[in-house]
Formats: sequence, C-alpha cells, structure tokens
Amino acid sequence: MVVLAKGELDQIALPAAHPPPADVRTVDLSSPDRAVAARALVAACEEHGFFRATGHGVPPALTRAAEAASAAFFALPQAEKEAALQLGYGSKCIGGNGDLGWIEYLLLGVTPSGAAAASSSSTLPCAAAAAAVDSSSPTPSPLRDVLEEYAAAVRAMACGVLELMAEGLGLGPADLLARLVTRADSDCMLRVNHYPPRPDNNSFNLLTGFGEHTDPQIISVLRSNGISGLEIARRDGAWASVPPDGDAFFVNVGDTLQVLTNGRFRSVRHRVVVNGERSRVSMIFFGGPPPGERLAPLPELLREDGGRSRYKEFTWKEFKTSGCRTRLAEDRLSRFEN
Ligand SMILES: O=C(O)CCC(=O)C(=O)O
Ligand SMILES: [Fe+2]
Repeated sequence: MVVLAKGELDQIALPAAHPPPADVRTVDLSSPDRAVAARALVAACEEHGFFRATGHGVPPALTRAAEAASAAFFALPQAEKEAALQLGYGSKCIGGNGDLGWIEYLLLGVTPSGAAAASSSSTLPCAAAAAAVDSSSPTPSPLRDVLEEYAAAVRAMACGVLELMAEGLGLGPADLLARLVTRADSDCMLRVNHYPPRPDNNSFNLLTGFGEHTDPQIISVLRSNGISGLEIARRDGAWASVPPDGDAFFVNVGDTLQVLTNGRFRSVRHRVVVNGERSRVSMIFFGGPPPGERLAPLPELLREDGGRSRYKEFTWKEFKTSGCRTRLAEDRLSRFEN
C-alpha cells in the first residue's frame, strides 16, 4: 500500500494524456550474425538510448519466480513489509529530496557474491547508496535468494549487452565496458517496483508512479509484468509509451554510458505513469561502476570527435555525492560538462 498524507495526491497527479507508442528497436542478443546485432544495438543507443533485448538467455521460469515472490511480498500487511529491513523496502519517497510517487519498492545492493538491502532509498546518485548493508549473517529470506539468483542472471545478460556494444563501437578489449559492472566492488543494484492500482477515491485519472529522470549508472535492464506505464522521452522531448513485453527485457543507456561515449549514446529520460486498475511490477538491474572508477570519454571515441571531450573526468563516487542533492528530474550531468 502507498500511504499518502494530505495534499500529496495532488503532487503526484498528472494531466490526462495518451502518448503514442514508442518506436522501440529490438536487438536479438543471440543473433548468429553478431555484426548485424552490434550495429542495431549501437543505432538504438544513439537514437533513443533504449531498446528491447530478445535472445537474452535469462530463464523465463526464474523471472516468473522472482516476480511472483515479489508480488506475494507486496501483498503482505504493511507492518510486515516495513519490518523487512533486509530487503530495502520503501514506499512513495523516491530519493531523499522530496520526490513522491504512487509506488512501493525493494532495493538491494548486488555484488557478484550476493545481495543485501541497500543502505539508501535511492538508485539515484547518492554516496550512501553504494554501500550495501552488511550481509555477513543475513536473516534467511527465500525472496532475497530468488532475487539474488535473478540479479546474477540479469547481470550476465547486461555483460553480454556491454560486450556486443564494445564490438559495435570498435572498442577493445572485448570486456572494456562489461568489466565495469562485474568487479567485486562494482556498484550494482536491483530494484523491484510495485505500482498498486489507482486509489478508488481519486479524482485524478493518472498519477506519477516514478517521476521523469535519467538513470545515473552505465546501463539499466528492466522487465515488467504485462501492465503498461513506462514512458520514454523522444529526442524532441515528447513522451512515448513503451508497450509492455512479458518475454523481452528493456535496456536503458545511463548517464555514465553517455559520458563514456562522449555523448554519442543518449541517457534516456523516462518515467512511469500509473493509469490502471491492475498492479504493475517491474524489476530493474542497475549496472554501476566501482566507487573509485575514473569516468571520462573513452580515448578511442574521443579520437572520432577530434579529441574534444564534452565532459570533465569524475569518479563514480563524486558523481553520486554531487547527485545526492538533486531532485529526481534534474540533469545531473550538466555540472560535469566542459
Ligand atoms: O518501474 C519501472 O518500470 C521503471 C522505474 C525506473 O525508471 C527506475 O526504477 O529507475
Ligand atoms: Fe529509471
């Protein structure tokens, strides 16, 4: 349940609008013709910063199990959910700076060796979010176990995406990008979002589920149940709705990848609108680099741009610390532009 105080419903109400469907490109990650798939991936990242991934290798039964276990958790009484500290439960507050949504969620820091509740309520840049709560002797949790297994499978897929991307961009070695999200200290997270149906006594048709933003990490890999709500901003700024797809995953370019590619790839602005009578459940893996990683346009790509870097160098920790003070919709990269 999402418990809103007086006046908060007005803050998350949205004007009625029905954006057209987004023209989402599909990339088959298991295509026998890798060069074709790599070109399609690069074109999609340049154009929208967003694509649908098929041939992803994540077992459908694992995805279904993770989603069903999450849905069962969200159906528990509120007090039980709030007591589940090891799962990083939160509701309505997105980040620490006043952004509200019709949402409840679980947020776990994931390392190659396991998952633990994140010590912050945000996947947005915030220094504290990097540090997962100590998981050395966690309380047994079947839900966390299945989410951990799911996160490992999606991380492997994200690595496949980043390897194909490196190939498409002509970068070497093959794991130049993938290794940023596979190190023991990589700052990766799994977020499970639940958008309950619209409240009955609500005079508004549409509510903000998750307000507009870009994801700060390198890459985000999202899947949702069959309920619509995700929208992406096109280059002209207009919103377009993403038709739900129960089998495929959606991949977002994050701010960090925009920087690494010197702006060639676009960190896609997106939001979730709650418009329905049925719950939406989405699970998103965020692939972020280690805190001390120095981030700047890759030299190979700079050469193509005549050596002109659009961004100053910064570490992931610096980016998160600076982003801590921002509201959700802010352009967090602007202060790092040259
Ligand atoms: O729940 C969704 O479908 C997307 C949410 C999102 O953009 C995020 O958690 O960063
Ligand atoms: Fe996002």
